[in-house]
Amino acid sequence: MPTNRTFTMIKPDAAQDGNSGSIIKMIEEAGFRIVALKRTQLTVERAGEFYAVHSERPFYNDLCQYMSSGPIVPMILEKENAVADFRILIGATNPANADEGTIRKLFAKSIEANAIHGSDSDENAEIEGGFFFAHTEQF
Ligand SMILES: Nc1ncnc2c1ncn2[C@@H]1O[C@@H]2COP(=O)(O)O[C@H]2[C@H]1O
Repeated sequence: MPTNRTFTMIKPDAAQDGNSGSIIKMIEEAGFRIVALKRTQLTVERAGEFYAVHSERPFYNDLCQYMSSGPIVPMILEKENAVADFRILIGATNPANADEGTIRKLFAKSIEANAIHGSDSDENAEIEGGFFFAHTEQF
């Protein structure tokens, strides 16, 4: 498997509850190298840009309000088979369906406040990472 990158962000529910450290520890113990990391907060407009692909979905406005309601911790991660392996580590979007031991099973509160995001393709990982970080190809 080639080494590649994925993008993630710890969402406001988990970042506000003091779970960032535990989640980052799980990510590192699963073999991901942290290429870039920061703590920041989105405006509702910036959240709308990030989730533009969902703009026609009924949950879009609530999602943008929620994602701008508190701090987030975006990260770029590197590992063999990063996108697919990371989605296994975080578990299903709806924590009710997430496997035992996954980040969402442990920390998510609901399908909206689901603790963490993980890119769904190499292409989106590149786009989403670029939304928060510049010049990471140097890292
Ligand atoms: N049916 C839904 N109701 C509310 N939020 C949703 C629903 N489906 C997806 N989402 C949210 O939309 C987000 C899109 O990015 P994520 O996959 O990180 O996490 C998803 C959920 O937080």
